[in-house]
Amino acid sequence: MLRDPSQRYRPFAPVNLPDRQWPSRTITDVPVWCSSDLRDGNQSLIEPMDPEKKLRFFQTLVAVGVKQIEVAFPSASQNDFDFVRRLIEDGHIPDDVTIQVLTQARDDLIARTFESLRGAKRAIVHVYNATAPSFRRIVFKQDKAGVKAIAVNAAQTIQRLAAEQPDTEWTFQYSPEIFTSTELDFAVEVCDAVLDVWQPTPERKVILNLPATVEVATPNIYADQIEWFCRHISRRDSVLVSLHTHNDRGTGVAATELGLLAGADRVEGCLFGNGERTGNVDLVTLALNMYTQGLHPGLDFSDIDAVRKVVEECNQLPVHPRHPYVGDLVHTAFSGSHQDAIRKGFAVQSAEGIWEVPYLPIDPADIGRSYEAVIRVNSQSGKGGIAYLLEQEYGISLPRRMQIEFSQVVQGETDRLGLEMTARQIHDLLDREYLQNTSPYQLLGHRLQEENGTSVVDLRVSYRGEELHWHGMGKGPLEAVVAALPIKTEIMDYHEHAIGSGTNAQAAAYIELRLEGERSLHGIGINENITTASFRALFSALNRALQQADAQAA
Ligand SMILES: CC(=O)SCCNC(=O)CCNC(=O)[C@H](O)C(C)(C)COP(=O)(O)OP(=O)(O)OC[C@H]1O[C@@H](n2cnc3c(N)ncnc32)[C@H](O)[C@@H]1OP(=O)(O)O
Ligand SMILES: CC(C)C(=O)C(=O)O
Repeated sequence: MLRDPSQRYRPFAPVNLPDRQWPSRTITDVPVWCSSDLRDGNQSLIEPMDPEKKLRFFQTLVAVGVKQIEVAFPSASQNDFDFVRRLIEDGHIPDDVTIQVLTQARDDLIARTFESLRGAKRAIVHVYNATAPSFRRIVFKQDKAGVKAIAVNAAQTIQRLAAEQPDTEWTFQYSPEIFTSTELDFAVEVCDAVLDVWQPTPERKVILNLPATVEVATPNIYADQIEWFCRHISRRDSVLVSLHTHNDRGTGVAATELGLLAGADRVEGCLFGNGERTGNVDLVTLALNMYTQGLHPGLDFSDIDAVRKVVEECNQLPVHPRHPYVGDLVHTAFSGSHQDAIRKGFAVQSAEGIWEVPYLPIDPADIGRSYEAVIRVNSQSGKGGIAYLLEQEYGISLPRRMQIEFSQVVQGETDRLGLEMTARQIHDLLDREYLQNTSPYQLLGHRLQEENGTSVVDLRVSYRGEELHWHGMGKGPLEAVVAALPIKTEIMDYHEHAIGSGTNAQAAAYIELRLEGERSLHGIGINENITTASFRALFSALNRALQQADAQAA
């Protein structure tokens, strides 16, 4: 890298628009969406889609609810041409969907484009030529008048060829390429000249598409450019101002959102942000950003993973695990404080109320995601996440102090493994540490009698291969067991709850127990019978306490 990058790179000049309005607006209307996946997306793939993939993608876009779909650059190749023919001839285009095709501003290519559209009910013919200074100088070797003439000539050719196919309902679209690098007054001059040819009306609008072909400035500058353009273009009421942003600086979504605030009516982009270089703007993120502001985008991503599958298979490119809304990890919290807040959020969240779960900007269920992935446990996790997984997956609600104790057990394991632990692995650990903890004492059986408010218990216990018989009496069953033990213990806390319901219901009991002079430890018992569950919990706690005392003595 250069010590002084200003020797090679210039800062982008701001737009002189002191009374700009867009910063104090909010997005209240949904734009017209146009997918460019089958054109801009397709032209940037390592392997462009074959016709079957294109058709599958087209049908997915239709199912999602996209009403304008740029399906090809028909003059580019026979495949693109044939695909347009197939859509038309085989009746793949629903009545409420309009296909769009792109052409350079060259008569031969425009003619071929119209040929591809013969018999279409409706179509958008999209023509572009570069208007930016470097393109005028380097690519076209033309001055401003020459470049404007290219656009005007193409507009005339399009007008003429459309008139020759009067059964099709035509919409015309013009893009001054690299609008963002074109002098604003010149962009307006060229677009006005194109409008002079096409003579749009409020009933028959023309689309003026203003591409950030390459993203070269901060999104506020794009917004200024769009607002400036909207104020200066003639026949504003007869024009749909369309945005077409790329993501070179990583701000394609921001630029588009600000462009909408600045007055645009329409957005072109690709699903999950495929497209040239760093991609076209991601239509899914834009749509779901609106959704999470309470504005239905008119696109349906209720099963976002099904859409992703088609897009990944057709593009042969993976969607990043951190990609907004759809990535594998974007609804997942590993870190303890996030998990704690999410768990508390779920606990107070009602089915109908405003969504208010910390760290989750969208309810994953709204886009077809389960809650399973929301909390995952590794060495960064705390008690909340562990407790959440046990609750969600196994119906086990650890009491608060036991959550703290068990999270240290899990922490030891994740540190040792250096890996994530699944809900099942956590449950196995709980099982090993607590439920199957039968050393040194294993409860083999018990008989309980209740008489006049007194509990009398007989216990059959295995101790190092030997069967022991203990007898105790107390005001309740647990007090009777404590009285039967040969070791002095104290029960500090007790909880119980049902797991499941009906005939399959089980009882879970949790006991916090202290040996004389030691710190208290927990045990769990699970059984169909609540008394058995509580006795097992007591033995589980006793064994853990004795193991800890042994470990400290060693
Ligand atoms: C920003 C974008 O994404 S724009 C869309 C880009 N997509 C594509 O290009 C994919 C499809 N394109 C193609 O397959 C080919 O470009 C074709 C078949 C359309 C044309 O191929 P070719 O005839 O070989 O021309 P090529 O694309 O190389 O263009 C070069 C010529 O067209 C001119 N040209 C380029 N763009 C345009 C335009 N939009 N309007 C008018 N002329 C143009 C160039 O100045 C150059 O002219 P020159 O030969 O007189 O110097
Ligand atoms: C054809 C135009 C709209 C384009 O794809 C771009 O400028 O990125």
